[in-house]
Amino acid sequence: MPIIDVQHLRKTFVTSVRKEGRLGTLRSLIRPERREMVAVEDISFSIEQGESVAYLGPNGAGKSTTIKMLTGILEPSEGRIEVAGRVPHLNRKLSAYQIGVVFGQRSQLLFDLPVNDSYELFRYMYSIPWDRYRANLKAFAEVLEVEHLLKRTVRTLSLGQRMRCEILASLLHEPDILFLDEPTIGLDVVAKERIRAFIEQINREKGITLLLTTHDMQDIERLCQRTMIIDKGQLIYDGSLQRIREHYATERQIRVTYEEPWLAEAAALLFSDQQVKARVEERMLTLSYDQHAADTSDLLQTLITHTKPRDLTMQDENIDALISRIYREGLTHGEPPSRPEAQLEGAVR
Ligand SMILES: Nc1ncnc2c1ncn2[C@@H]1O[C@H](COP(=O)(O)OP(=O)(O)OP(=O)(O)O)[C@@H](O)[C@H]1O
Repeated sequence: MPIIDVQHLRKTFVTSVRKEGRLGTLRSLIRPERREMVAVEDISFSIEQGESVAYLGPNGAGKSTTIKMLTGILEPSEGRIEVAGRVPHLNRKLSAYQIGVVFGQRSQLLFDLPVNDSYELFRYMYSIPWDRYRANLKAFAEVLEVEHLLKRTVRTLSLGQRMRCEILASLLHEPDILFLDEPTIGLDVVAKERIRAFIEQINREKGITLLLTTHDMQDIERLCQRTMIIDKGQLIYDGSLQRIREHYATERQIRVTYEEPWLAEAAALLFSDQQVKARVEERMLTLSYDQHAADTSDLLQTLITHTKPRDLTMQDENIDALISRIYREGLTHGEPPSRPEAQLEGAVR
């Protein structure tokens, strides 16, 4: 049975539209014009216990709204949500026992108090027995390397230190599900890596289900077997990142190094009348092409038969570029994976 089950979820917000000019402002005050705004439109998915899922989408796509509904902060306008067997907004308190939440841009720790004080408050709020509280605090503080920070006032911590303390706070009550909203935002590479390693560990060792929103593709490559992409409130993809690469990465580059620059120049001439862009820099020839328009094995055959490469590497469109192209253009290129697998392994639209 899935630990998260979402069926035909919809959320609309009613906003008042302010007219331009002084007269307009006055009219808006007297008779405000209301407009319905669809933030989430008919989304369905289910997540099994222990899965690690990325929830991606451009700004304003509806990610936070979905997470707020999953955590019971917002009530859906339509549709059904079950998280760990409960409807979150109807059982907000009980649901909270099974859910941990980390917001990269908001703190759940009290800024003017020592870290430990916030943890004790959580102990009280979640009625965590003292022995479990002490054991969890000790174990997580050790792995996250925050033991020396527990007596420090939260506002004196660096962002990386605070994020490690935030993650610890979200785990003290041993939740089954962890919602992470941009957990590595603003962190340096070392701090990001530390946090990723820890999140990966709790998912693997404790079987905690992860739902992660991020704009950082490395978070996903490292942590998530499954990626869901939402755009304009609709789920447009549900499957692996690898599958996105296989189906939608169209641009590929072959980089060939030669002993001498003139050999690279000569090799470039072989591709002058094909669907391939050849660029020479010093001893390196770079061939860029659309994989649907030119055949990689033909190009390699030509290179190896007619030239003497010293070294050769191949690179597909980088995942950041690919995802931002999907945000801009949608999933338009290539055949989407078939519907029967869609829930776990393919596109949904
Ligand atoms: N309380 C609200 N009232 C009115 N509109 C809202 C409210 N909350 C969100 N929205 C609108 O709903 C849409 C989805 O917002 P949401 O915050 O879910 O996007 P997001 O995918 O999390 O974006 P980001 O990556 O920028 O955080 C946006 O157009 C937003 O302006």
